[in-house]
Amino acid sequence: MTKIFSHTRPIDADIVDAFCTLQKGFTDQFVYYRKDRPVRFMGLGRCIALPTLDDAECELEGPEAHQPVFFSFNRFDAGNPAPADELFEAFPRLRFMLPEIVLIEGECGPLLQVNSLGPVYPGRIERFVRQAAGAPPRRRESIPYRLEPDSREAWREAVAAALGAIGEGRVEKVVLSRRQRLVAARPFSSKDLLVNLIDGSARGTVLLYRYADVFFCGCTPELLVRKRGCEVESMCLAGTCPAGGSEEERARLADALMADAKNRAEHDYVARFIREVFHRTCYDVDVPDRPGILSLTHVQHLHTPARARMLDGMDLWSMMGDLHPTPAVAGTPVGEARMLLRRIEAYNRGFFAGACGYVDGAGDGEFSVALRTGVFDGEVGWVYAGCGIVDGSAADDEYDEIDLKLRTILSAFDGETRGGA
Ligand SMILES: C=C(O[C@@H]1C=C(C(=O)O)C=C[C@H]1O)C(=O)O
Repeated sequence: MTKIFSHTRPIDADIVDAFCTLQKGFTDQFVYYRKDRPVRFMGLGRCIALPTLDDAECELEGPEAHQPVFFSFNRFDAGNPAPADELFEAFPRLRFMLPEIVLIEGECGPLLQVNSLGPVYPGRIERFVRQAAGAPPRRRESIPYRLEPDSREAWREAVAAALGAIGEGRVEKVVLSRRQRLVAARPFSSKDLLVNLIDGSARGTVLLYRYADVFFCGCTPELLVRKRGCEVESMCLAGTCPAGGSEEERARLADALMADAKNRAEHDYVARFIREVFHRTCYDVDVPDRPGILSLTHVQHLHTPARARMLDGMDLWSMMGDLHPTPAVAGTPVGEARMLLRRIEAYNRGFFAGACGYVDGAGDGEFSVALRTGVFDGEVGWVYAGCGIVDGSAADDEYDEIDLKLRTILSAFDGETRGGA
């Protein structure tokens, strides 16, 4: 049994400003920050890492009885024997990580949580509260960069291999990705990217996992699973078109996406998969037959929300394992598609398209699919994006679609304040 002491109290501070000030002394950093609603957790330091939460006993202290917040960042394909690049290799393989400090913004306003393996020293709490309250407003910084182009020819070959496997009937859909090397013109920090994503125009959930000198970061639109009590939520997100330059163009492109048989087929693989997982593990399943549109800053997607109630005996971790990877990021059938990806993709994806999120001491929490992300060391890095290949996909169109998706993580380097952002 591991005993955890968790002290939580309200603070009078903006949690992002507080994070920017407090983060200076900590090389371990974790962020799960939904931009659309206050489900926001920003962790610093490492109190303990656990392989399971079953043996943790939590003693809640302080005026706010808040469960300790564990972060969990998981690789796309943890069993892939191919070595990841050296940036991803630098991250340890841990399951649940409890930070020393967590800044929380939920429905009850900003909170500070201090976690410890012994009773929390009151002076430590007071110091963090003081530092948080005195945090100056954050500043956005532009980070000029260049991308080293990846080979269009290699992409065409990868798509041809995927179409070959589809033609042989081995898979119906496979989600291939590209990665590009990014070189910044000056050193940048995880905080710079974080602030630019949180305050920039990208929509979704901002993720950050920093370990010593390397950090994985991005802003994903794709919820994998959210659990509160027995209520669970997921989403089917697949099928893409550009955002368009004007409202009229946006609406016209969205209508065309809804009417496009290839994109609808790509989407239906995901909806069918999620429906099946929910019907096996849950009851009161609600996954509508027809998708809607999720309109983002750079692209639009076909989107179907999914809700259900979880059967007794299921938990968030096992639900995450059943759902991930979905056909939105691997393909259909999932196992065959994963095997194909190991063969076709020239790199191991690391955390890209992995399940990343948080779980609290009561077992509630949320995971997102880590899309629109990159891994960096403060001078260089890799950015990633992918797209579904089905019968009839054209390599050059898919290449361009990935360029559009890459714009989200690249917006982390753009510190200019845009109108309405
Ligand atoms: C794989 C990515 O996105 C996924 C693939 C999509 C598609 O093929 O249309 C759409 C949304 C995501 O589920 C990515 O952004 O890298």
